[in-house]
Amino acid sequence: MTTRINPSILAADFANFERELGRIATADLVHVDIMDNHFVPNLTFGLPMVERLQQVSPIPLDVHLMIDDPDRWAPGYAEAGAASVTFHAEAVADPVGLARRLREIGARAGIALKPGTAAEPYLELLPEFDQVLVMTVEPGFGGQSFMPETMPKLRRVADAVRAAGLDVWLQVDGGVTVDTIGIAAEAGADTFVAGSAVFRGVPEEQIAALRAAASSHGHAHR
Ligand SMILES: O=C(CO)[C@@H](O)[C@H](O)COP(=O)(O)O
Repeated sequence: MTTRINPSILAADFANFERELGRIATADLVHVDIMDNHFVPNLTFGLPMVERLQQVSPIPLDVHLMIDDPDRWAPGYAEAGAASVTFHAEAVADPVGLARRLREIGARAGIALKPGTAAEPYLELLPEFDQVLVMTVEPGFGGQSFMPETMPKLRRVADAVRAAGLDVWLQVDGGVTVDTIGIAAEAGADTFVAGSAVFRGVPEEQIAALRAAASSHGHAHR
């Protein structure tokens, strides 16, 4: 199983993003949280910032849209060169239509599920996506505690991906630390977003520790 560690720059120093990106160059992708203060009660930044991050980042961008109306905004992030653009299932009427637009532009298409959102309506749509993000906290803020009650859902998505023989990355986001990453890896996750756990310490060391902890617990079947 391939393990991907995607640090979330929500936990980075907002006054020094270029320097912060340099500190996480050993990670796989940088997770970029876009919050609009409507879909979630917090506000970060938008497309102009992501266009600049794309220009200076040593690793690809993994954009997570926590916004209303992703139909309007998501294609712009793909056009800016983000490797992946993930929108929330709860915010769209036609997830397949938006995923196809993102793929046409050249981005990997991702769908995110809040902790209370069931996976079942989306399992038959899995071939339309490159990644599924199972939120392990309520979206909106860093530094929250991992919700182990989301693991049965992650397992059901992992089982469906395996049964269909798909190459869909399974991402978890929220409260991921060296103590919790193994729980998610065992349930089938292969892509781990971590904000506080990476930036509170020495990022390169934290990334290596997370990678080792995930790999030692990885799902045997994937
Ligand atoms: O999307 C979000 C929060 O909504 C995350 O990406 C957080 O940034 C994760 O932060 P930690 O829980 O790892 O501190």
